[in-house]
Amino acid sequence: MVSSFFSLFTCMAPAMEERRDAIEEAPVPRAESDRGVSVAVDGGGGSDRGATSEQSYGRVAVIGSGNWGSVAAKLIASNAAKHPMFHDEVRMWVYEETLPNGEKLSHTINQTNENCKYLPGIKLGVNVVADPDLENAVKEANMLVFVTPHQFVEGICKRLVGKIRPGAEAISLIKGMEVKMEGPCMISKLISDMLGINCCVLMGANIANEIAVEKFSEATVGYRQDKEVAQRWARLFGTSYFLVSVVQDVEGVELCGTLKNVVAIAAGLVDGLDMGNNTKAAIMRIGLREMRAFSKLLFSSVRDSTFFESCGVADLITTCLGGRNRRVAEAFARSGGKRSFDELEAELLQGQKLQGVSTAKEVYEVLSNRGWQGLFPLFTTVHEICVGELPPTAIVEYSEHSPNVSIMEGFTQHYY
Ligand SMILES: NC(=O)C1=CN([C@@H]2O[C@H](COP(=O)(O)OP(=O)(O)OC[C@H]3O[C@@H](n4cnc5c(N)ncnc54)[C@H](O)[C@@H]3O)[C@@H](O)[C@H]2O)C=CC1
Ligand SMILES: O=C(CO)COP(=O)(O)O
Repeated sequence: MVSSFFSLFTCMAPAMEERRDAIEEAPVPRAESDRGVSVAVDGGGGSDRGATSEQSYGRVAVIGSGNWGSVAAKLIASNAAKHPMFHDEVRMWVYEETLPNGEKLSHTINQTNENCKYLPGIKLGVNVVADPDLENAVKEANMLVFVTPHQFVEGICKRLVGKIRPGAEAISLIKGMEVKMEGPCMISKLISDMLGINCCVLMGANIANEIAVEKFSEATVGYRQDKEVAQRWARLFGTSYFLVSVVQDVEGVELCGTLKNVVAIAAGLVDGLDMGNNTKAAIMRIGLREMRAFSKLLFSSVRDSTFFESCGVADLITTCLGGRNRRVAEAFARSGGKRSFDELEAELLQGQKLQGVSTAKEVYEVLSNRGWQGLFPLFTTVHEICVGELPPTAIVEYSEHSPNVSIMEGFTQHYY
């Protein structure tokens, strides 16, 4: 199954130079990687593996150990164990908690090689070391993988200032954004600015539990300048069942991953109202248009082609069909809006976190600061439903925000 998928994708993609590069570079079987693809990792070290120079090692710390964080650690660990360009050990920072049996989560992960709370039943790889001490987890790493719910990133970065290795590179798997006084700030930029390091992003149609059991999926790495760095990340994550492409569009990739969570809330509301597939497809289409328009208004560099990568339409589809945001929003609509998202999140997700509700709020702040609500009726309505200003049924009504036709005409030409 995996190999037929793989050949299908390699056949379909050759027109796209970047994707072809990534396919050649990323999911490398053992034999190929051992032939020695020369991807240098700056300033590695602290290892005594073989005769290879210390400078050639990528030493990885995964910052986060939730559902996706644990699967990311598993993917990375399988490659780190195989490829000489990476140090074997993968440190995974665990936000420590005490389990019902009184044991610490990090201790249990190290004893059983499983994250019994966020990814039960899946072995992470014996080279994954859970570490509850953030500073210790990152101190030797020169490849930092950020994968926590977005609301915690700023606090984590504050603790990391001055604590990371010079020359370290980062990648963010985090879907979300922050809104500052100066305006919206993507999470990769927050990491870059606070830590003074380059930060790529990896987003895609990546429901973690499916990747955990090695069902085929794709992902997109977005990079700013340095394609070699992006390909090194693709190599770190890519496997035969996880096909990673690289594109030079950090903001486009990150905004796709961020904004689709708002559309997923809308899709869940539609499910909870039993509106059927046509309505849900309409919501996804309108949502995709708003995603693209919002992204291009914020960053004129965002490419249309990015929306056709895994991070774009594919992630939108999978999240609207099978994600946590969709699920909790469905329950919210079934309660007639009487139960809160916070309450339903705690009950249904057992410690996992929704990103869509807070992202809808952050997007709404941007829209209201700039007077754009009328241009983004779906995004606006989702937020107003989440905070109880509108009933769940408003998702298919739009009465409050029927777009102003004359504004829309000009806007449509430019952005839709
Ligand atoms: N789960 C999935 O299928 C996917 C998730 N993502 C994204 O990955 C990011 C991380 O999500 P998951 O790994 O799924 O996490 P999760 O939602 O499964 O788990 C929540 C995590 O937050 C931690 N946490 C709780 N309080 C904290 C605090 N005060 N400070 C720091 N950490 C705290 C918990 O220990 C736990 O590790 C999110 O942005 C999400 O959108 C992206 C693709 C797939
Ligand atoms: O981002 C995801 C899939 O790519 C997961 O979405 P949810 O957080 O809605 O489960």
